[in-house]
Amino acid sequence: MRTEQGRVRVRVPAKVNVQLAVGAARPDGFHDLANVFLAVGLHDEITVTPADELRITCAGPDAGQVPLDRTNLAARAALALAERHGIDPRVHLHIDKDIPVAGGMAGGSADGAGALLACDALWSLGSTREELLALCAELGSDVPFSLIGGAALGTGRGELLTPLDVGGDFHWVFAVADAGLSTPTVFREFDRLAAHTDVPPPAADPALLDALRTGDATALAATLGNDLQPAALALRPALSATLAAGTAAGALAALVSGSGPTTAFLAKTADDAERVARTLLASGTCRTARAATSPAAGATVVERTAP
Ligand SMILES: C[C@](O)(CO)[C@H](O)COP(=O)(O)OP(=O)(O)OC[C@H]1O[C@@H](n2ccc(N)nc2=O)[C@H](O)[C@@H]1O
Ligand SMILES: Nc1ncnc2c1ncn2[C@@H]1O[C@H](COP(=O)(O)OP(=O)(O)OP(=O)(O)O)[C@@H](O)[C@H]1O
Repeated sequence: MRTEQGRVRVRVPAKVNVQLAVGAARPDGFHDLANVFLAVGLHDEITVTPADELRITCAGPDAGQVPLDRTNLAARAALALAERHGIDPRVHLHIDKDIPVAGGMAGGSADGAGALLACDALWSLGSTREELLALCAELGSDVPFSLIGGAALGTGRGELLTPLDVGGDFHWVFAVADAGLSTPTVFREFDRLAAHTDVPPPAADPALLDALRTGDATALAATLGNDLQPAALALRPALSATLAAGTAAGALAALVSGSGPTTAFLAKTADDAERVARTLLASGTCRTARAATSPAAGATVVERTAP
């Protein structure tokens, strides 16, 4: 057993899916995707310290919705890494949670990727990026992207990543709903709505990739798309009013973020985003509205105290 002391703190971004093309259900229950991820500047922080046993705590406005047992993705990440290296995972994982819970912004995935990187540093394992990405993929489809951040095309179930160039900053507003939506439930609703139709193989839109590459917000707004949006709206019809309120407030475009229920609004400038956020908040159609810029860096060690 290793006995290093010290503390490691890691910062991990949320994501928005600027394109989420969903194929038919696969035999394993997952769906093939063309998933264009963009990391946004809303972050969770994971701090890991040695402890007598594996322990998880969480702080932040949504902390009450986060499981503090071994189902927490941060705990699952620490356990998976420890098992791989024959280490006793006696650590305290503390999550400072700012990413909405069950909001379609990969909050749990961020904590999984963050815990992996933090434990790897605490235990001085020196895992390669490829080794960490393989473990991330075992933890969940969104977890590898949380590790790398920036922008990437995810294929397969979203775990096979090709990094993408982004030519400038994009300004967003995220409207957070009162209660979360379960990702499997939204995919099931997608299947129900798609029953008896031919679901085409998912493909990334070249015009959207161009808009990212050139940093052109107006062009990106014209190409945003989420195949899960009809399913999220069917499960949560009130989201239509949020989308309409953001569009009326001057957003270039509005869409559901991933599996929802967070809605995302693209604005032309940071000032426009602040204005849209204020109007959305005043509209009474969401619990809170947050402005954030993309792209953001992936999981990053921001503090490491010596053993
Ligand atoms: C909706 C997205 O957030 C878009 O980025 C992701 O596709 C979801 O990724 P995630 O939350 O990491 O999902 P996972 O933990 O891998 O899977 C949870 C459940 O979502 C469904 N799921 C997920 C990913 C995928 N490509 N197809 C699916 O059908 C499956 O029912 C799966 O059991
Ligand atoms: N560290 C964690 N933070 C938040 N939720 C977690 C965590 N670990 C496990 N969970 C569980 O996962 C569920 C989904 O939470 P999460 O915030 O990851 O959803 P999400 O952002 O919609 O995910 P995604 O966008 O990747 O589909 C929660 O309801 C909770 O029960």
